[in-house]
Amino acid sequence: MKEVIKFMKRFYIYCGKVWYINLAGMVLVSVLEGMGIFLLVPLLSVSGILKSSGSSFLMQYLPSFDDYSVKAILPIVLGIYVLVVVLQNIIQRKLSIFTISMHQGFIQEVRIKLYESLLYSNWNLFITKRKSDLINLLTIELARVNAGVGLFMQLLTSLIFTAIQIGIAFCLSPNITAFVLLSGLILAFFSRKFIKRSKLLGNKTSQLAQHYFAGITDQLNGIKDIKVNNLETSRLQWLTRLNDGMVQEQIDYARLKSDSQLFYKGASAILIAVFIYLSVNLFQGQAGQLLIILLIFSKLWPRFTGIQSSFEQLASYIPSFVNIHSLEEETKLAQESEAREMESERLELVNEIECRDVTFRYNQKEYHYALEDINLSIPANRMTAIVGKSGGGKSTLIDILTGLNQPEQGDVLIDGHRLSGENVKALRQSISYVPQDPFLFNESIRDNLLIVHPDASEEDIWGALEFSACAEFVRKLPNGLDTQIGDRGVKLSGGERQRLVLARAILKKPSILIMDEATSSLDTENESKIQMALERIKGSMTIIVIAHRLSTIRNADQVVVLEKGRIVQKGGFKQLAEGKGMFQHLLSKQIGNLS
Ligand SMILES: Nc1ncnc2c1ncn2[C@@H]1O[C@H](COP(=O)(O)OP(=O)(O)OP(=O)(O)O)[C@@H](O)[C@H]1O
Repeated sequence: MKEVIKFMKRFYIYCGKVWYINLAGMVLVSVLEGMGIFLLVPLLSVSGILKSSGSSFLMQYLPSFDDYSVKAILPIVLGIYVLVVVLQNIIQRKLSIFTISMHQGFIQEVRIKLYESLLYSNWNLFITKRKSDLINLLTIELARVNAGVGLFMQLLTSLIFTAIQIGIAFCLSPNITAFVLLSGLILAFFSRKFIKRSKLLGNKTSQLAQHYFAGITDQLNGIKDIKVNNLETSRLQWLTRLNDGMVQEQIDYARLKSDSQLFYKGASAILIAVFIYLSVNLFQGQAGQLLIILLIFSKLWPRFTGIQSSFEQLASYIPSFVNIHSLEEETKLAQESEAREMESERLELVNEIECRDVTFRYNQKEYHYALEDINLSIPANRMTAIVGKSGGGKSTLIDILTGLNQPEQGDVLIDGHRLSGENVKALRQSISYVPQDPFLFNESIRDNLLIVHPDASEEDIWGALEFSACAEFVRKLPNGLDTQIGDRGVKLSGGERQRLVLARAILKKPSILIMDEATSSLDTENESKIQMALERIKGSMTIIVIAHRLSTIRNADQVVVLEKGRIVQKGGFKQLAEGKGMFQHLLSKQIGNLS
């Protein structure tokens, strides 16, 4: 419950004074609802039932309705009753809209802050957490927290209503109310086990949702593999197994709910029977007194059971509160830069990017280093190629150069200044990165391009498309730049996607262009077009290229060969190609494969 209380404190801070207005409204509605009971008393009195009992504490303070004609009083009392009920419902309506807007405003704030915090978290958080878990947290778990906050508000209202109704019931009959109250407390004590069970089930719900989300996300991402490799049956079996768990969980929930209802309803019947028996046989109770017993029971007992079942449901949401809170804490600790709100200037590279004794490993508990003793200078406005066998550390080196990952030892220096949280944003303003797996949004080509440069002119856009050998195919599309390209650009070929992402990178007019296997899906014709384009821009920006296909980097000013996280060779393309070593070995293998 600690986490729920923490959230409600934040809700209270978010609402400010409005919280008290809401509370006052709730009290008013409760009083008006309670007046319904009050009005029943004169009604009963008019009908002559209550007077005969003479047991009510309240009756001492009520005028004697015997003095009035029943016919004259009844319409007045009924009129007041209707008025009170209508007024109560009008206020209730306003209050619920008001509460919902406060509640939703708060949840929006939680959602936006959490997502913002996530977006500004460091890269390490994303490589250590499953994306599907993050999506699950931001959707399903947050929705459960949303429901939990709403439930807490309802619970609070219910508690206020109940407290006021207890007060009113006390006026009607202190003894009976005390008895009902005591019974309620005793039952609440014994029904703690339902709350515990509910929390355990809530944990199970969160876990099942996490597994379901992770599995479905993975499978839909890999649907092509599944279909081509005939894996449908095994995937369906996976879902059937998980589904069995989900069905069982729902049955367990239903069982828990009906157990607790049985407990409360059974207890209520026993209590009423015992009380009426005692009242009739021992205290010679009258009809009026019996009616009050039933009235108080019928008003208070459903409140108690309602509160109990709200507590149970709230307990099932606790794991979601805990999960959201821990993600908030994790992202808080993983913030990349403290100065994230500040719009930073572009950092133009003048001389060089330097790696000084850089060492890095993904897991501090393991001995395996992804990069070791990297000493490297990447001169500004030159083209540097990074090559090597798979797993050599090329992409890791790029992540270090862009500040996504921080060296465990050593430094990255940008024109002599250490790369840190303070200047990383400025550096990235001037970087365009084209990854191995190009990412495009499910929007139009134009929208995908403008995302990096919203004010780009038509001329700029077509210039970038020409550069990346895209202009021709875009012109041929029926809607040209406004063609929708589908999920992750599925309506385009792999090569078209790569070229489009390259166009986007160029549109940003970067000072540093990083291409990580960015031309691997291109045919020789398009590849040579891009090579020629790169040749034209050489000298105006710093280009860093990772390439397996060594023909791509023929024009590089510097080639760096990485193996098992270490630089094993460094020099000009020609120099390395003619010498003996890893590069020559890789080159000869590729030429061998071609011939
Ligand atoms: N997120 C990660 N968590 C743990 N280890 C990782 C992670 N990413 C990469 N590695 C490890 O770091 C080493 C270097 O990987 P990296 O991706 O940098 O190689 P690469 O040269 O880019 O390979 P490729 O050419 O296949 O893309 C590898 O041993 C790899 O297993």
